[in-house]
Amino acid sequence: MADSALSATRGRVPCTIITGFLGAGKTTLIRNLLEQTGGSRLAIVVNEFGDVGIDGEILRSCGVENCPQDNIVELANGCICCTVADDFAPALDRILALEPKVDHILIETSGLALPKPLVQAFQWPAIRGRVTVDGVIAVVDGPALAEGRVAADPAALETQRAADASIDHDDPVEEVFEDQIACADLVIVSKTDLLGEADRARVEETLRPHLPPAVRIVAGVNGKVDAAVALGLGLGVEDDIENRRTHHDDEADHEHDEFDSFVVELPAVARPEDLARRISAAVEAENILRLKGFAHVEGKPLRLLVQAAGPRVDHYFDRPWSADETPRTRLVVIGLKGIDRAAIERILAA
Ligand SMILES: Nc1nc2c(ncn2[C@@H]2O[C@H](COP(=O)(O)OP(=O)(O)OP(=O)(O)O)[C@@H](O)[C@H]2O)c(=O)[nH]1
Repeated sequence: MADSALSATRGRVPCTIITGFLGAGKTTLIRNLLEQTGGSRLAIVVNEFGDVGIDGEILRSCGVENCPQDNIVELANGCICCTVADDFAPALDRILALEPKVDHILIETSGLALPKPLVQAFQWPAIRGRVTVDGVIAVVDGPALAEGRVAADPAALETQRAADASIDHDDPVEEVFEDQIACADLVIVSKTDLLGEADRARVEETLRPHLPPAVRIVAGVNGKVDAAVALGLGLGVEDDIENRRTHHDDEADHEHDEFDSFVVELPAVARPEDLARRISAAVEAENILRLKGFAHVEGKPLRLLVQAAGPRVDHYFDRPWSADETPRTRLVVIGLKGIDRAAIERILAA
């Protein structure tokens, strides 16, 4: 990675905004970028819809020297697009006051956040002179798109779009997904290891009509994308953001009330596989968009990180429970409003 590309532009610190629907692979990408940018001092703002900060924990456990714990600011419990003034601006102040000074800031939005209001905040006088948006990266979950989980029937959507580029959908998942890619300067299709050749090509064909020709689409398996491709774009996106049409453009205020999130507390589990099986069953039975958390496994001094994005469940022990923590199992569940909490709790506890 050319670290010079990360140096401040005209005295302003470049910020890369990483957007993408729930579970697309944003945190995985950031972990990878951190490992490649050893010569630069980084800071991260990580935002989550649910009220338990998991991504911040994951990133802190990377223990990367050029991005120490103090440089990772977590904004949980809401979407950054709605809390720009209250949460994001003060977080930026804290980061810009850090010593040594940071060279580049990575901002991971929640999977339900709309990037446009966040980029617009970079036009505010108090922010404008100090930072600039280097680029907006949208991470797209390849299998989710191929399976119609983030945009119903990609082929039909494409035909619809070709007929009317400003078409509005009532599906909140599709709207969030489309607003995220509408703001992108670079699209990273994740999880292509889970796709065949034909599906990969189809995903790219589906995305292309949504994007201006200059926007590249690159594949990234497990977040492995060359930092020189993703960072140092130098685009000053805040000056162009009004040109990017999104579904929420005409809303003075938008809500995320189509979505719901809650935390499920469970007793210690006997084996990770048992919990993974119950999570799979819950995802299959109910319309869960994302589930993630930490679990206490009986007799284990290690914390189990467990997460599901769509039908796939991943789990691994990420670190020992620390002396000041009580080992426990807490899972954040995100779904559409009206998701059947009682049914999910029953399946997870079974
Ligand atoms: N097979 C495969 N799994 C991946 C890849 N990238 C990410 N994942 C897995 O997908 C899940 C979600 O990844 P994250 O990086 O946490 O996604 P995210 O976008 O940060 O999730 P939210 O912040 O909850 O929206 C995790 O279980 C990852 O291990 C990939 O390229 N291939």
